[in-house]
Amino acid sequence: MNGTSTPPAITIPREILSLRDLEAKCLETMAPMVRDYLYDGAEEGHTIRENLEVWNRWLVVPRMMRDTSAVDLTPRTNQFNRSWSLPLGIAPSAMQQLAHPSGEKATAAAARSMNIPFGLSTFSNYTIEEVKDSGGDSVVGLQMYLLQGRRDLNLELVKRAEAAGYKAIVLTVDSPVPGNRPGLIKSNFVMPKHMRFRNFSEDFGGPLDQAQDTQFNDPSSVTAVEAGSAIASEPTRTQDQATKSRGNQLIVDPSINWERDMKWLRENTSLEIWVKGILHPLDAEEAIAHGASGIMVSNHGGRQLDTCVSALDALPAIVEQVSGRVPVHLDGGIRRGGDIFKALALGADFVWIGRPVWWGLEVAGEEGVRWVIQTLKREFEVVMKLMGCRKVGEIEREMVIPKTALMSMGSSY
Ligand SMILES: Cc1cc2nc3c(=O)[nH]c(=O)nc-3n(C[C@H](O)[C@H](O)[C@H](O)COP(=O)(O)O)c2cc1C
Ligand SMILES: CC(C)CC(=O)C(=O)O
Repeated sequence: MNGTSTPPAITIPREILSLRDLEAKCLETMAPMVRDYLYDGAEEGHTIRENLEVWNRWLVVPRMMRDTSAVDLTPRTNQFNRSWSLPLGIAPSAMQQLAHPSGEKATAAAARSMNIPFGLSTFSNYTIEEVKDSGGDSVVGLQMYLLQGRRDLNLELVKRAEAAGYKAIVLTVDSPVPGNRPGLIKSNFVMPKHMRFRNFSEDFGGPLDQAQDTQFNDPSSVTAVEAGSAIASEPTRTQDQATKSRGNQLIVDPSINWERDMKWLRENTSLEIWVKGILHPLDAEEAIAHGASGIMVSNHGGRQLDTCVSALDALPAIVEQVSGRVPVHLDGGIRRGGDIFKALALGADFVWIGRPVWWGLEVAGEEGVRWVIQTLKREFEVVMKLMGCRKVGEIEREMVIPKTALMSMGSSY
């Protein structure tokens, strides 16, 4: 489908106006264990909160009387060799069947109908090929965790992504080990039995079992958990499953490093290689030096390292360092059209969302995800008009100002 066709009408209740309203609706039905997985942040959740609060520390300074009767929301430059309807994409998140039976297929179809890009997690519940069929040209990236001792499996995934027509491998570099995630442990998280990591032929246990098994030292105390609507009647984590997952488990390689692993990827694929999880300008430099086609500034939705810097605060120094050599994208805490505007003003070429997609999936599957995208699009369009910008290229750095600077400068911007 091309970007100009009209997506199907949406039937989300009229009283749901913002992503926050949708989130509240989602939480009425979401199973407690799924909620704990979705919301889980590292340790005390400071970074999760920071990811949401940082947007309000930047204020916008609008320009007037610029005839914004029509605005063009397409990104300043093509990304993944394509023009998109918005500078917004759907970030990879694992196990989307937890939120809706059609999982990643529904998300990819929604992305396609809105002409925005989608990244598929290594640990998806539908295959590389199934999701590509559903999302077409919108399915651009396969997110990759390099697996300990199993480069054979990684290579197979890379080759399948190439054959299916993906444009990029998105290497996640912020997760040499799973973060300390208390929510997972408290809820004894386990993927329900009817779901599988379908990119792998065997019934492997996933890396979150690893997190639980190492953080939860006494496996004999693993008990069943209460499961709500989406996974009601599913057997929950049992001693059997815990043991099985330990015996046959995919573990993210903790020895991942620039030299060996970027070289390995470059030698094994003709696809673009994007690096996801950069927060330091010198790591952006490393990524470029090792052949990255693009950089994703991200703290993994606050799920890995607590008290680490937000992507928005890390962005300006990275943009300066990269200085236009490769595109710089960002994710983390984007919930309003104005957030997209601020990220672009601070130098991002493109932004991605994670959790809001799950709110859409839980409430109305593909339609719910489309609603999320349409809502952000509508909000972004209004913000653009109010800011006096007719196209994305007119967003300027001076249009955002940190609250703290304003306090010391008075009104002398
Ligand atoms: C439930 C969930 C699962 C995720 N799974 C992955 C994953 O498999 N690979 C990955 O690189 N990032 C994963 N992420 C991180 C997202 O790609 C993204 O960085 C983050 O969600 C952005 O923040 P936001 O949720 O505030 O929008 C996951 C995030 C969530 C919430
Ligand atoms: C299967 C997990 C390791 C996916 C992930 O990255 C996450 O839950 O944040």
